[in-house]
Amino acid sequence: MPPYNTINLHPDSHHPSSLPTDTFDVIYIGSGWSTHVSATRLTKAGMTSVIIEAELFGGECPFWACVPSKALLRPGEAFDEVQGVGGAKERVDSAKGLDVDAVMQRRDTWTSNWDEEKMMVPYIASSGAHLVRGYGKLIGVKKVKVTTSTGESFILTAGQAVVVCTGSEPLIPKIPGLTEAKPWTPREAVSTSDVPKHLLVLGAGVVGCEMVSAFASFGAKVTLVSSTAEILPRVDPEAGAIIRKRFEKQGVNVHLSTTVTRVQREEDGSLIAELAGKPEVKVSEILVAAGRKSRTNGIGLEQFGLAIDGSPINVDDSLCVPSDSSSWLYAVGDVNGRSPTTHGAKYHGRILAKVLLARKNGANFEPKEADGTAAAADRYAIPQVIFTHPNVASVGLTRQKAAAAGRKVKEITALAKTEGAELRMDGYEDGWAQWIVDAESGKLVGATFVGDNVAELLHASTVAVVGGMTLEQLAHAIPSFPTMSEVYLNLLEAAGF
Ligand SMILES: Cc1cc2nc3c(=O)[nH]c(=O)nc-3n(C[C@H](O)[C@H](O)[C@H](O)COP(=O)(O)OP(=O)(O)OC[C@H]3O[C@@H](n4cnc5c(N)ncnc54)[C@H](O)[C@@H]3O)c2cc1C
Ligand SMILES: NC(=O)c1ccc[n+]([C@@H]2O[C@H](COP(=O)([O-])OP(=O)(O)OC[C@H]3O[C@@H](n4cnc5c(N)ncnc54)[C@H](O)[C@@H]3O)[C@@H](O)[C@H]2O)c1
Repeated sequence: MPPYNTINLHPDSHHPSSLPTDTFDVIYIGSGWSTHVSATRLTKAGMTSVIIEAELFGGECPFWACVPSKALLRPGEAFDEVQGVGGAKERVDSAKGLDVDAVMQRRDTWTSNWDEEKMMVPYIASSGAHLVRGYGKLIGVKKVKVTTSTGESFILTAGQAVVVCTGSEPLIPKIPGLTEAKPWTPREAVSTSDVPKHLLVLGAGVVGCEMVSAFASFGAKVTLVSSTAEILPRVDPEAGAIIRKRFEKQGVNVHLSTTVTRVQREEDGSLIAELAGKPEVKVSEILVAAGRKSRTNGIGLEQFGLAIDGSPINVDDSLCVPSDSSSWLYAVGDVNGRSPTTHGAKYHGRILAKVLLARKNGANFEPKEADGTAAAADRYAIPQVIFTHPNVASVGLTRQKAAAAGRKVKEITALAKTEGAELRMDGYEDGWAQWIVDAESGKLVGATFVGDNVAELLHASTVAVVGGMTLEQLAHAIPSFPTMSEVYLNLLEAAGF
């Protein structure tokens, strides 16, 4: 597959002149998941909408983020699993490692070779919304200008609402020589078909750590540079430490509490990276995974007093921009910063559809969590699975977030290890499980799991956090034998049940 810079990001289909009208009930700027989810519901209810997309329909997730990255990660996981299953492992030549070309080909199938017409255009169109290609910019209340890649402009008008769903883009730290060296961003990393001999990953958040796992499984030498004292700083430090130790066991060089201070690309294409307080390293490629900023620049937000510096657009629980007294401007997905994940965007899409329908139908509408017209879970129960080898899965509060919020909590920890896990895979390496319980109410408010295959364990805890369940109630939730879910028995036993 061609690398990122050869993929046409601006196909010339869906020209604005092909639209049947210039007025729609709702205008979406950006075509990610939240757009599809809400537009589908609005169409069912008889409303009209148009989706403006500057690049490929579908947004970051199917082409540049979740889907290709998970396609790159799964083969390494499956390969490790099969080494622990007698009867199957004898048929696999473990010395040869992964067939990296086949991994890339499978990834290319999942991204439809970055051909939006194969999967994403029909899918987004199935929402019933009209699709138009161009750059969307607010030019007044309920007015959006669409500019095509050839510079033609068209004005669209919204009857009810404009929804900003422009997503986020990578942050490139101001490090001398870094921009000039043209490092990889996540887009290059997930679309490459070449494995650098030595990859330096700058930033040990979710993107950085997932890419460490992927490229280590392809046989690359990997150096990870983290400005924080432990990797994966948004989850419990114990979880970060387990993943770091596993990385180090795989031969990854992890540099904590440091950063790259200067970068230079050499004539042979290699890069020299100077590290603060450490010897410089020569690598074949650098991936910058240092976080993301909201895409707020160039879309006309400043005329409504909103910041355009990459900080999230502040919205209320109905996902509406609060300064907007007539409730016509909304922001969903990464751009509002509430839960920068695809599942967070899908959640916003559901809430948004209910809000727009309620506002269309009733003058005295008050957003309520109970009827799905106010987002709430993205404040206290947003789950996240980090698909490193092994996985980290977490929901709700960590000890650190609880302390920052001044909440008294109890921590319960146990091994993430069960007979079911070992039956699936001989030599299953012990993982770690943690529950965070509110000290006053006894309700579960957070959970973290680290270990191979723990991703699917998470949803039970998410349901328990959203449902406000106590350990007394959870003691009656019996996990089946022999499954990974018996980790929940380990936690209950550690809690004295
Ligand atoms: C490498 C990587 C892996 C990830 N893996 C996961 C994962 O496994 N699970 C998970 O839940 N999340 C994952 N994420 C996060 C996830 O991709 C994002 O949270 C999600 O894509 C956000 O969706 P969105 O709709 O807000 O924005 P996006 O998907 O970014 O879509 C925004 C769209 O708006 C368009 N646009 C922007 N400005 C304009 C404009 N002015 N006019 C017209 N169109 C415009 C853009 O071209 C883009 O198509 C990952 C992210 C990365 C980088
Ligand atoms: N599986 C998933 O759900 C998944 C996967 C990938 C990405 N995402 C989402 O994408 C978003 C972006 O992820 P990300 O990993 O880029 O951001 P992040 O904010 O999670 O991590 C970036 C890390 O880089 C570090 N950093 C910043 N500047 C640095 C520097 N100069 N030197 C060294 N380290 C530096 C930061 O301290 C931080 O730990 C996140 O919101 C994440 O939730 C989700």
